[in-house]
Amino acid sequence: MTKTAPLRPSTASAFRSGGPLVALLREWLPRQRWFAGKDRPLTELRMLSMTELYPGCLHLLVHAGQSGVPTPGGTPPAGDCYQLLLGLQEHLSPRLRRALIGRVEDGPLAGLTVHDALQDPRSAQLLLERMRHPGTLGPLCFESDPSVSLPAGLAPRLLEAEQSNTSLVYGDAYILKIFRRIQPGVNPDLEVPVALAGQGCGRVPAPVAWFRTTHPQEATLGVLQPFLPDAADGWTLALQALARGEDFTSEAEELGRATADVHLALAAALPAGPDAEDGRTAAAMTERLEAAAHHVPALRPFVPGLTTAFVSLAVCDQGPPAQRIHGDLHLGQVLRAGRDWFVIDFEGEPSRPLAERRLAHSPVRDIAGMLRSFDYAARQRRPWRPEWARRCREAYCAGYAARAGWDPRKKHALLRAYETDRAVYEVLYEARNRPDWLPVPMAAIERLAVRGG
Ligand SMILES: Nc1ncnc2c1ncn2[C@@H]1O[C@H](COP(=O)(O)OP(=O)(O)O)[C@@H](O)[C@H]1O
Ligand SMILES: O=P(O)(O)O[C@H]1O[C@H](CO)[C@@H](O[C@H]2O[C@H](CO)[C@@H](O)[C@H](O)[C@H]2O)[C@H](O)[C@H]1O
Repeated sequence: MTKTAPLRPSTASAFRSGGPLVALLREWLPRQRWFAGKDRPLTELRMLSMTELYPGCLHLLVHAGQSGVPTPGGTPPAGDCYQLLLGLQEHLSPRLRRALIGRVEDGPLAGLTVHDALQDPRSAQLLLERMRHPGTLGPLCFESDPSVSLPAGLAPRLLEAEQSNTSLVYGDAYILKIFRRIQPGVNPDLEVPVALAGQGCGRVPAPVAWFRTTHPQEATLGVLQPFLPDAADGWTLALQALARGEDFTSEAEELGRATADVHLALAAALPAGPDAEDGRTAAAMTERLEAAAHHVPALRPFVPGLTTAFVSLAVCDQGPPAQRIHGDLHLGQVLRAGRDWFVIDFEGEPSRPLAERRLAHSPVRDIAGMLRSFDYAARQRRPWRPEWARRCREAYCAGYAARAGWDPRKKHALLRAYETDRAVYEVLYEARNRPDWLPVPMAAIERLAVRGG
């Protein structure tokens, strides 16, 4: 059912299924970087909610129906919900050419051009204005930290990074992340930083304002946080160090400390709740491996070797208790500002259901994610630098141990199983999103299957 508020009837009718605007969006949506279902055809586009944010700018939630072939991992979702902000104008300014979605050819809006409003500085400014004034608009609720007063008139710029979502930076003071693929429930990228701020954890920028929808279901739509203007992300810094032949161990050690700080604060801030894998971690890892091998034939010869890592997990010490974790920790998710590391993007692995990402997991999952990331970095240059990655791994684990009180290096079987599981995830991620990168996780798969670590 479509929720319309407040909207002229002519606009609403133009969005009916099969209408000319829907036809434009069907062409445009699958081409966006953040469109998650690129490997399956779009079978349907349906409006779930539509709100006029201000004249000429519509907020939409659309259902993108997709068909998919069932695999041993289950049947893929029948589609996803996406958040769109559309501008409607009679004449699109030439500087917005890149934002153009199309021109409506017939119906009540014939002659109007439609564009991605998030690429329009004027719309971005009005959106911040909206966030400065908490309240509701149709199904949309704008909320903020009452102790923070947001300044008016900050100049917006769109972040050009390759992203799963869309981010706008305002006056180098704040960054607004607008989630594109919307799943029901509180997004952990709001929930976790708010909880960590409550614990006084300074490693994560604390949200100052956010907006959500109540229709068709409760869901987080966007989060505004302080922007760290002079920060560089860990991936860029690691590649720089490699290019200059520099050591990265003191950064890696500090990063290990930062990870442990965040884990300790998370354990204190959020109740662990049920364990995502409910005592069947090895079985769940084996199922993920089988599902990935179904999609990526190159994995198949390694399945027996990799499975031994999961079998050993079933009989080894289970390690630290499950708790809320980051869920997709890698060098691109950490920012260094001055001498400090900050952690961002608590959404977890984008392909997992949001409800599952909010359950408790072993903190070793995050550690393994970062260890894999050192390997990714070391493989960006030829000849590749396994020694560089090995030293970073050692230093990272040493830093983690110094803060957390237990040493990941002493949990060899556990680490091997989680690294294997992460490498399997990466194989699937790269096969779907960046096939040219597939050799990077495949090299790790070979090492883990043949040599066991
Ligand atoms: N608080 C921040 N300060 C500075 N830069 C940030 C901040 N948050 C995010 N960024 C930048 O935005 C990029 C994308 O943010 P991220 O949360 O990872 O988005 P996505 O989920 O879309 O990948 C990061 O790689 C980083 O460069
Ligand atoms: O940052 P996202 O939440 O979008 O994470 C996804 O994309 C990442 C790539 O952008 C991907 O990370 C993989 O590649 C990184 C280098 O680009 C590397 O540092 C990571 O270790 C590696 O996993 C991530 O897996 C995916 O979820």
